[in-house]
Amino acid sequence: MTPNQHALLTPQQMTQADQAAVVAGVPAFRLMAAAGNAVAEAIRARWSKRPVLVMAGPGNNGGDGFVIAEQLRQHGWPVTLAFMGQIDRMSEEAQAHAKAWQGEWQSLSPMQLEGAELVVDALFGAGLSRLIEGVAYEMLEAVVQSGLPVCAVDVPSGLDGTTGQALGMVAKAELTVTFFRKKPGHLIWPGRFLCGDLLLCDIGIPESVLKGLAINIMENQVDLWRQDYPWPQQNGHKFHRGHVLIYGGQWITGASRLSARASQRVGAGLVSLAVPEISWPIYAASMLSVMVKPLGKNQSEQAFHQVLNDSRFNVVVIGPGAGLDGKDKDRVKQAVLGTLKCGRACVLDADALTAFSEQPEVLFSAIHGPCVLTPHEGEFARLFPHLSEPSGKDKLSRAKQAAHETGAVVLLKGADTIIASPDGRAIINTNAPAELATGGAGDVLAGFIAGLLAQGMTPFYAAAAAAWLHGEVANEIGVGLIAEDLADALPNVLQRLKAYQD
Ligand SMILES: NC(=O)C1=CN([C@@H]2O[C@H](COP(=O)(O)OP(=O)(O)OC[C@H]3O[C@@H](n4cnc5c(N)ncnc54)[C@H](O)[C@@H]3O)[C@@H](O)[C@H]2O)[C@@H](O)CC1
Ligand SMILES: Nc1ncnc2c1ncn2[C@@H]1O[C@H](COP(=O)(O)OP(=O)(O)O)[C@@H](O)[C@H]1O
Ligand SMILES: [K+]
Repeated sequence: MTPNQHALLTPQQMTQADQAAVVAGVPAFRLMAAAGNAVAEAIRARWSKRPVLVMAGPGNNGGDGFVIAEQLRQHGWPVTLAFMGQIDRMSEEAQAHAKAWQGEWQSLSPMQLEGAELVVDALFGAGLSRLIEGVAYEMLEAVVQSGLPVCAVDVPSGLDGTTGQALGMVAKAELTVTFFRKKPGHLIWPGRFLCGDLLLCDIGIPESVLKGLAINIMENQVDLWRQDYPWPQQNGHKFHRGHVLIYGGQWITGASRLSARASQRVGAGLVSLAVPEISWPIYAASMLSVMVKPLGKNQSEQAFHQVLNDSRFNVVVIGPGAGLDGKDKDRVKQAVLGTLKCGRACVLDADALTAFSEQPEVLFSAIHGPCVLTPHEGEFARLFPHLSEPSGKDKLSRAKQAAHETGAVVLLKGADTIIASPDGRAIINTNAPAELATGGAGDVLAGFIAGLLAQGMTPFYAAAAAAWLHGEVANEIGVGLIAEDLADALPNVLQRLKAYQD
């Protein structure tokens, strides 16, 4: 991944960027001035002049706080500065800015909230290293209770910039102003919620510092995979655009049909559904351009293998509506293992994941080729009990670890879907609206991924592009969305994407 404006920096990488900028000739004093000025400007643009309490902590985040206080004072704002720390133990640049502050300062205490109409949170930023406790905890708790609007500097204090988790106590901000590049914690829940609106400001750090950082986390934006997007070629024909095979279940027939339609809409040249003979009429009657293949009268665990012998299927989707009752579960497992054995690219979702709950290692050890696993948190916990939510591990590390352990691309769903590659790269999706929390939306996503894989995108970028398109169509439809709408709303979004590309 080429580091660009969508690169996400961990707090450690941000510190390195900061140091590299200084080495490149930008004085630390000037970076801090630029950061503080950017926040003060954002505050003046958003709020009318009012009494403001600036909470400044012991590190450089506090240094920014002194700059903000002085800027607002110069613009005639009534400013109270509450400080926690020792000036003479601050960095040189923070000390210089603290001295430049023309007002008084008091030791941090909840009493200072009296009369304030806005709180600037410059207690801790990237340097937060442990749980918030003591007077900082009491202060943040009092800020929460006050209900006052908060503008956070870099991150709301107490938010872990890498994981998006709250360390102790965090006051939700209405606005968070951050510098140079976003951090993963700004985008992962609950961090995304706690930051409120996020404003990214340039403070004069040269882009060249990115080269020295091993960046492997990105926000999902079109620029990441735009070059690889498989637009139809002038002289192409349907066989150039891939053939997706989808496993259809006996009882729940809608899910795999949603996947099939999604694969078609995203451009797969051909889509086939392989279904139990008894359900064939239902499938066949409802599909026009999808080919529906019956799996034989005595549908055996091996029936799907015979279909797989046709090498024209270049991607297989198993899971949506596949079924887990009685013999269904064994059929699903056999279909998955057969697909993996013959090295077909595949998307494994829903029941194809749950079917391996008792022996996830059987699934993992069979994965050798291109494979995307698309669990929601429930399915993830069944496959990776040691990485599930109660483990205390954050979502980004859990998804990365799962990809590392399985050798598959893991797309861990949710409001902050994470796409993790076995090579350590990860993409965080940020455009999905809450309307997607509806039955069948995941089946459509699986179909989008498969359709892009079939047309030659790599599993990592196919998953990222599909997640972005999924969010974008959902935004276009808005409230009232049902899963059936998603695939049919895709053409508008694709047209816009293509126009942007051209
Ligand atoms: N990265 C950049 O490019 C720039 C960063 N700046 C600011 O600098 C900040 C980072 O500064 P620092 O690295 O000094 O870090 P912080 O200001 O976040 O805090 C570090 C200090 O807090 C203490 N501390 C950490 N966790 C604590 C806890 N739970 N309870 C009590 N004390 C705790 C540490 O011992 C240390 O003294 C950024 O967040 C940003 O606001 C800007 O000044 C300018 C440019
Ligand atoms: N609150 C939310 N905000 C944004 N996207 C969401 C939210 N909740 C769920 N989604 C997305 O909706 C889809 C739901 O998929 P899934 O849970 O597999 O449902 P189903 O199995 O019914 O299709 C996923 O892509 C998920 O990321
Ligand atoms: K802060």
